[in-house]
Amino acid sequence: MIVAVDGPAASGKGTLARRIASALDFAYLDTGLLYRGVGVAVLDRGDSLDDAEAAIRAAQAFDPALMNDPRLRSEEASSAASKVAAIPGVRAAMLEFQRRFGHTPPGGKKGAVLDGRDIGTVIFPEADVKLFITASVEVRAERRHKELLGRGTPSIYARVLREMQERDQRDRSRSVAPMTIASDAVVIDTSAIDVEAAFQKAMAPVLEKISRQHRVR
Ligand SMILES: Nc1ncnc2c1ncn2[C@@H]1O[C@H](COP(=O)(O)OP(=O)(O)OP(=O)(O)O)[C@@H](O)[C@H]1O
Ligand SMILES: Nc1ccn([C@@H]2O[C@H](COP(=O)(O)O)[C@@H](O)[C@H]2O)c(=O)n1
Repeated sequence: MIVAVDGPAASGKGTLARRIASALDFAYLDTGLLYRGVGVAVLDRGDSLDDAEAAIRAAQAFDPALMNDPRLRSEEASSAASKVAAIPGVRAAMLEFQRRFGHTPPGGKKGAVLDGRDIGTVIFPEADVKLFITASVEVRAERRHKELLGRGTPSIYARVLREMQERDQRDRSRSVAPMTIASDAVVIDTSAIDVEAAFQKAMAPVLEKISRQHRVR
């Protein structure tokens, strides 16, 4: 079973995807880390984020071990990720890894939960359940600002808001795999609900799908 969780930055999709995976004992993949990893690799090599060939080379040489690098959590990595993620060759290089993860989840798990921007539209258009998690950009910027301060990283709300708006715009308007809501996705707006309430809303279609699959067997 594949659960696709998409949505903009800091909407809470990672928090929900991780909880869904844990509740069902499924494997979990944060696909944003793939693009963050490529962005950081380009910067580490001293290449420009506008150099498509350099980004594609970094994507083709991508080492999944890099996903554990704490530098990937920085705002510099977020912005670099959204720039390299707009390059078709970078996305093509990441496609197979994500599909393999979903079709043969590591650890022999019976299913996978993947979160990102194009999981339900491009990577797994046939996903069993598709969720699109959203929230107002002001709420999302406030969450990210608090998260950064909580980690001891200096942060200015107005700057986080501006960068998030720029990233949303880039992610929505790129020519390849733009962030859009799949026609069959369940949309959950987390602006005014806490994590627990969002989790209950997210689990409802998942549990319904599981019970329907059991009835058919
Ligand atoms: N419903 C909620 N109410 C309040 N805070 C939330 C809610 N959901 C998530 N958060 C908090 O918001 C922050 C961002 O959440 P999370 O990392 O899950 O978002 P995300 O969509 O995966 O972001 P990114 O795309 O940048 O990885 C975290 O600090 C998380 O604890
Ligand atoms: N499936 C995905 C996942 C991510 N991206 C791009 O990476 C950036 C960082 O993602 P986070 O989920 O860690 O915030 C994001 O802004 C996208 O540009 C993507 O394109 N597709």
